[in-house]
Amino acid sequence: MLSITYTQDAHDALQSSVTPALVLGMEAQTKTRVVLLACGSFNPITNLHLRMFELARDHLEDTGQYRVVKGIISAVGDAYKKKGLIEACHRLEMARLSTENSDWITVDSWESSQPEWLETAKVVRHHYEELHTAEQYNDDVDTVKYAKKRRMQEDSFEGASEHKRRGNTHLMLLCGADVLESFGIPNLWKQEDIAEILGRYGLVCITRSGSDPYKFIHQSDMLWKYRKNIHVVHEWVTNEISATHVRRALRRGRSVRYLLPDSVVDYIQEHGLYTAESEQKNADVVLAPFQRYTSTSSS
Ligand SMILES: Nc1ncnc2c1ncn2[C@@H]1O[C@H](COP(=O)(O)OP(=O)(O)OP(=O)(O)O)[C@@H](O)[C@H]1O
Ligand SMILES: NC(=O)c1ccc[n+]([C@@H]2O[C@H](COP(=O)(O)O)[C@@H](O)[C@H]2O)c1
Repeated sequence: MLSITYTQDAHDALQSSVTPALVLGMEAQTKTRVVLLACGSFNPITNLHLRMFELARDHLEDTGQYRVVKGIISAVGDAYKKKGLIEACHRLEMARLSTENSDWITVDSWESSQPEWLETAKVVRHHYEELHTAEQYNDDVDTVKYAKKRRMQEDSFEGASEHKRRGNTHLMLLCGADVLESFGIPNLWKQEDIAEILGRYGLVCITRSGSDPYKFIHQSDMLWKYRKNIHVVHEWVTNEISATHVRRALRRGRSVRYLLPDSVVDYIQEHGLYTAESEQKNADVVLAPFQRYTSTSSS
């Protein structure tokens, strides 16, 4: 009979071969890769918009099931016609400036370059298709800087890139609780769009003060059905910075420094953005149903 003796030498050899890089590589193979997509006006982008990404990544990675590889900011186009919405070129440039130092959050101009307003489900679908086309051709889904860092950790583990080829990356919509609660406003979202976003992709929702996403999910049959695909992230350090507040402060000549990245504050000053006049933009536009919401209700 063959007997195996586990000697101290064998133990030491095994220990020395399990390097941190190997462990990271093995973990990378078992975790679901996630790309987070945030859609909104970003009029202008604030520190809280950026915090949403960091909070969501920490939350998802903390579950041990996910590895967040990329964040995408997608701003609505000018056709959204929301009151006070300034030109997409400025909103995009401010978003780009604010993510300059991030190695994983990016800005995408596809949505804002469309001539018509697009329902969010269509935007998510577009990015999902882009993601899977990239994976099919074995391109990096991650940003260049992030991919390089991660690859250094993973490459020592044979099989990690094979895992990537299998197209395992998920796309999830990232939003604040006000957007989740707006799902309950009659005629604002098509029911099939909500079903597609929640059922096919998934949602990460950051709490905002005054919102109760758990209660909202409980009270809505639709949301309850997809509750396992809704990741609620509780933000304990509540901060009510909103783009509306920032625009109001700017109109009144008040400082907005530390509410927005410095580069965005400088850009606003340089271009003289957000005046009493710009706030009146689209004020006389007859709003479509999707633009009428100011308060929330449950479905
Ligand atoms: N303080 C915040 N906490 C959590 N989520 C936020 C916060 N501010 C914005 N968001 C989320 O960021 C996304 C983009 O927001 P968007 O720019 O469309 O609206 P907003 O920041 O509320 O601006 P506005 O005040 O002009 O309506 C949305 O999902 C929104 O819920
Ligand atoms: N039916 C829809 O798909 C629908 C409705 C309302 C808002 N949205 C989106 O939600 C985001 C936030 O919109 P607001 O800035 O109006 O809060 C935007 O990206 C907008 O396009 C989508």
